[in-house]
Amino acid sequence: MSALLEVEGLRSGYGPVEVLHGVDLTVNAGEIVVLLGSNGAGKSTLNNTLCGLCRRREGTVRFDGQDLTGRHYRDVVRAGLIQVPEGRRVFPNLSVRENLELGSFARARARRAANLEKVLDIFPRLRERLMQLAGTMSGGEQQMLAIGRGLMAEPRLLILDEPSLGLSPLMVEELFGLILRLHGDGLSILLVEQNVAQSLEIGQRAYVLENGMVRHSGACPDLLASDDVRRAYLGV
Ligand SMILES: Nc1ncnc2c1ncn2[C@@H]1O[C@H](COP(=O)(O)OP(=O)(O)OP(=O)(O)O)[C@@H](O)[C@H]1O
Repeated sequence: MSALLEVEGLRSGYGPVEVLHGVDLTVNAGEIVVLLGSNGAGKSTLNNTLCGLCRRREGTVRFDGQDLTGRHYRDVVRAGLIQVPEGRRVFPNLSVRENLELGSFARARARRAANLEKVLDIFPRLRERLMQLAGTMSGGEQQMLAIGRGLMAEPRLLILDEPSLGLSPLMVEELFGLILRLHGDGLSILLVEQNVAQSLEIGQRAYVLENGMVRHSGACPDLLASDDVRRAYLGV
């Protein structure tokens, strides 16, 4: 398998506080890699550092053959490393269509109309509500919109930061089905989740972040069977 994303010795933080203390992580082309960790472990900080939204202090980020270390977020998006952020962050006062169209602002703009059709085929509920203001959509619909907006940029790797947060069990089922479908269509995914068992069931490999360091990593079935992981994250 070829490495799509290769992170080595990544350190970053906020002001004087270092949050990530040298993180190594790889996502191979075609994989779902799961990133687990309790609240405050540094998962969002890792995503934001990869995406150029948080300043890196040390370490390297290689993506799809390019050195993205310390690059501006616009360059990161243009390279095809696309994040669907925690909390969806849709633009509440813009319509569903406008939110989707903004997804191709920095990448794949020439194919905007065709990609919009593809996204609306994946999410028929968004097609029904194209003119609705995003802020008036339900939590689950907003999550679909945020993922659709990410897909508009033709991601080479899609980072999903806690997509199931706040969704009903039924919506979570739908979401995980969707992630599997996108993966089946060839998309590589870095999935940050608190829904540990379900994520480890659909992923190939996983990393467990604790206090800004990788505490465990390996094949998902191995982590699912690990006593440490089961005790810490599954309460068994
Ligand atoms: N903008 C910020 N300024 C200062 N500290 C921050 C900032 N954002 C996050 N932190 C701190 O960095 C640490 C890691 O936070 P981060 O959001 O990366 O964790 P997380 O694993 O994503 O947690 P959660 O699952 O709760 O979202 C926390 O101690 C948090 O308080």
